[in-house]
Amino acid sequence: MPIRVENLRFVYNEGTPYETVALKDINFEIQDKEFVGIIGHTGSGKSTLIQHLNGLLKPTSGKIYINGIDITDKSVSLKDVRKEVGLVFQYPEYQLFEETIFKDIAFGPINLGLSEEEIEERVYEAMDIVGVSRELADKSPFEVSGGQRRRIAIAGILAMKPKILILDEPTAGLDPKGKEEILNKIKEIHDKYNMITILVSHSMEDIAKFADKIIVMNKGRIELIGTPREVFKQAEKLEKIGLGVPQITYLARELRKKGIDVPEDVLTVEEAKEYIARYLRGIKNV
Ligand SMILES: Nc1ncnc2c1ncn2[C@@H]1O[C@H](COP(=O)(O)OP(=O)(O)OP(=O)(O)O)[C@@H](O)[C@H]1O
Repeated sequence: MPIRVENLRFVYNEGTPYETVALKDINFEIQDKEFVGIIGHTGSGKSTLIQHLNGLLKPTSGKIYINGIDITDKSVSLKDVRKEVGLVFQYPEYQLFEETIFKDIAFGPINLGLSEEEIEERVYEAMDIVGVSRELADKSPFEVSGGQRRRIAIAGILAMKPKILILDEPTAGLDPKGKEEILNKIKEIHDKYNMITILVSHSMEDIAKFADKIIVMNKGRIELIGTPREVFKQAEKLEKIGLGVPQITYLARELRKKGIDVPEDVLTVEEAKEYIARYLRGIKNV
């Protein structure tokens, strides 16, 4: 199993009551090539969870296996773990600090001790992947737009060639167009390189679009886990924790009330259209 989390508990401050413990004995698995969405309210434990997956935080108790290796074991080098697991933080562009875009993207590969030739190759490849023109390499990262800066920060992680890519709210603070572009880019990277991709988001819409699996967090626990269809079928449970389902699921529910047979687990407008067209053909034939 590429990722297996067993009974993961994490307490920020010793002695806090169990109800306020950040992660409460969490278990899940992620398979090769999966695109996983993690969703939950502020404070539900999403960031705490992903920081465990690249060894940034150590569990209070429990185990985390990455490709069969228990990364909570003291003998495992965190440098090796971070080579495998790339973590893009929230607002990663705030961490850009070098004079040029090239140097910023090269920072990780330099730390890996790669040759100059290999570093250059990786930097330009990463720029191509995220869609930042190579001509910008010698410019300052502060001369380009916010959306571009975020792509540059993501390129810095991709240049390390991780097998697992984790992104914490990669669309936060971007306008709708910027959000869509970044999401589509992430999906494109996932499909091209087949890396496990874990996307933390507040938006059901964003996650519904691409995820193979959704993990719904609530108060430090996994409330639901499954395919988008499995999860959105549990609309009531999601509503109870104040999350709701994608708009299309609500629309399907309203259509069903009107006697139009749209299943409760439709995921896209295209699918819904198909069911409505079928219904209309049925009326015509009566
Ligand atoms: N450095 C810290 N010290 C103490 N408690 C913390 C710390 N970071 C997070 N917490 C607490 O741990 C819990 C989980 O927080 P976490 O940041 O993982 O949630 P989240 O779901 O990622 O939230 P957000 O969507 O706002 O990023 C919350 O109760 C939070 O207050």
